[in-house]
Amino acid sequence: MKNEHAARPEGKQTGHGLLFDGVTKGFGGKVAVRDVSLSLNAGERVAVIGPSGAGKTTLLRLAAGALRPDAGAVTFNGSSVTGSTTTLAYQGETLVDRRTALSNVLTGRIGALSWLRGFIEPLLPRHPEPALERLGAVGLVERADVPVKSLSAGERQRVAFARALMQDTAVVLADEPTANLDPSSRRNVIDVLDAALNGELLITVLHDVDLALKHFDRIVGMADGLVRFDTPAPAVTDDQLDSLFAAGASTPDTDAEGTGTEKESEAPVPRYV
Ligand SMILES: Nc1ncnc2c1ncn2[C@@H]1O[C@H](COP(=O)(O)OP(=O)(O)OP(=O)(O)O)[C@@H](O)[C@H]1O
Repeated sequence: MKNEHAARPEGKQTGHGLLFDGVTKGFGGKVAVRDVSLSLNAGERVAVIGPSGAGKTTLLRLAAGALRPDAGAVTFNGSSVTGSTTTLAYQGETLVDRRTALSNVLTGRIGALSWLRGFIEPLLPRHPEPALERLGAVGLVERADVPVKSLSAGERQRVAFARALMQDTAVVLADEPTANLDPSSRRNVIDVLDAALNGELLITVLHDVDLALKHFDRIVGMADGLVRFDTPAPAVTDDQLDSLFAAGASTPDTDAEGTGTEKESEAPVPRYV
């Protein structure tokens, strides 16, 4: 990342990496994601941009295994995505305020365990080293014992990333991780996340288009549930952006394909951290 804009691998659908293959998802008659095919590979830094209601969060939740497609498939290395494949990093506000940064990061590990181990884990002695390592990766090891309510919004977001990284999954997802930050904290948080990653695929929904273009390699532009473009960041044009956000002004179609009554309860509960 960091403006290197490495040439992205061809979008050939090989079954490796994270693959959306003709994915459609609707909610009660409204199609949120429509026939999306994407091939995303390890190490890529992908920003998903687009107007409100474009389907960005739905795409991320499909990648997390939190939603099941009505049509098509989402796979990682050929198998259906599950919570052990992907981690969806919560926003910093979701941390437990009165607990220390270390304690919050330690709880991230619970999601990576079996349900039984996850149930008894809080009762067992904690081994803080992996959590301290993740806090070190986001530059906050010296703040490990500080209650998160005393941290800045940017620091909280970095703790949330450290917590997500505890799960050691190949795919890290983040939905608007910079939403409540000032511009300089936004850049800092994205840089820190980039530096903390170690070959994982990162997919981030971002409203801040400039941040996406400057700090990510690959930009997926969505509007009305469709992928309007999927382009290396330096190749994104003003015309593409204009028509992307103009498209968002129109109302998404209703259930044209007969897809999509809401069936979220069918999906296994993902490991949100
Ligand atoms: N659980 C749900 N139940 C009903 N409709 C939903 C649900 N989730 C999303 N939608 C609808 O699907 C469409 C896409 O929503 P989504 O949240 O994916 O868009 P988005 O691009 O992330 O929007 P925003 O930028 O405003 O967060 C919207 O019309 C939304 O109202």
